Amino acid sequence: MQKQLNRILVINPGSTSTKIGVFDNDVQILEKTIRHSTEELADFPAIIDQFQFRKQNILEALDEEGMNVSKLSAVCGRGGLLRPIEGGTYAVNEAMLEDLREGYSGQHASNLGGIIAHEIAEGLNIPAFIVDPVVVDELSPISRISGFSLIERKSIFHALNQKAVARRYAKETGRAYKDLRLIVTHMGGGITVGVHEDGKVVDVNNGLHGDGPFSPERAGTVPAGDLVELCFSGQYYRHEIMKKLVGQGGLVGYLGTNDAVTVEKRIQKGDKEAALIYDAMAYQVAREIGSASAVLKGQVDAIILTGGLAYGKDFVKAISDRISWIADVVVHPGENELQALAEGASRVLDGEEQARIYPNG
Ligand SMILES: Nc1ncnc2c1ncn2[C@@H]1O[C@H](COP(=O)(O)OP(=O)(O)OP(=O)(O)O)[C@@H](O)[C@H]1O
Ligand SMILES: CCCC(=O)O
Repeated sequence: MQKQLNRILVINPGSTSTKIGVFDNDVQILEKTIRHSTEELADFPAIIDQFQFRKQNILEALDEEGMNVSKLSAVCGRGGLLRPIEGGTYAVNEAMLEDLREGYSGQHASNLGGIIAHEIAEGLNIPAFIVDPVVVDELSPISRISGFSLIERKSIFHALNQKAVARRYAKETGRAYKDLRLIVTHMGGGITVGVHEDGKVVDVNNGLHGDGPFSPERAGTVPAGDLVELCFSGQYYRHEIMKKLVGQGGLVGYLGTNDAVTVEKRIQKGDKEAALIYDAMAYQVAREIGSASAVLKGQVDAIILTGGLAYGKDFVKAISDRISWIADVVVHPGENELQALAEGASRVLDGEEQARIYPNG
């Protein structure tokens, strides 16, 4: 029997960009990346305030490409900082929208994915979904221990892309994902290094909230005592400190841009400060990978480098030089997120899977 044709719009709001795709079942017919500069995003006090701006950008991009939205069967967004849940495809419901708008587990660009998907789908009377949101939680009990009894480590990471590239690597090497021991390093506006063991991400740095390497927009781990002093110095409001850690941390804080391509150009022109900071970012990523390899007792099938920063050849080399002794380094620049979103929605539309229901408060 012939499979019914489902046209799916997928939306992936990242910290520095909004990526969209249109798929006929799992075949991509359109892909577009809308980049957002630091200056553009600085106009919005909170990420949720970017809703109209990003939605308008998406509708304009579809219009420019001559895409007739009335032909869509579903809209699927990247899911955000919800309550900790299992991986899978979830139907967008009121409880989810409330948590996304409120930022139940914090503010993140992907909170906009479900909200924008719902908004576009509602107007067309079609379903809206999210897939593998950033709160997918498969941490081992030992990795939850932070060392400070009042605070537990949390699983907030690029679950969608990490799972997608890990499965792709498994397919390419003819092995089952659940049999592999991988370190998957997503390097985008944020950077997360996941330890994949038995098909689960048993340890990962919380890339959003002060854990792990710094990134184009995040400060990563900072000295806790000094941070406490700064918080109580009377110099800053809470939201100002948060913004310095997330959004205006990392490259933005040091060099005023979230764009690694701009940083590379500055380095080529002899900017020594840019060279030091860029190398420090690679150094911190390598150090995190080293610590992830200890979780796997050194038995690592592969280290996968992915995300936008993996396009940077010098950056990848600076990391690889420090960690290639651990295991093979496989580079998948960019991400598989659009495809993963489309496949997640397709599985539900084709009846292979039931959409999961996001729990009510
Ligand atoms: N060709 C390239 N060379 C080097 N860096 C690049 C290249 N292309 C993109 N980047 C950098 O990758 C970063 C953005 O990566 P990506 O698009 O994966 O992030 P995002 O989707 O906005 O955020 P996140 O992945 O954290 O959700 C930016 O710093 C961008 O400058
Ligand atoms: C996806 C969570 C990590 C980040 O955005 O930095």
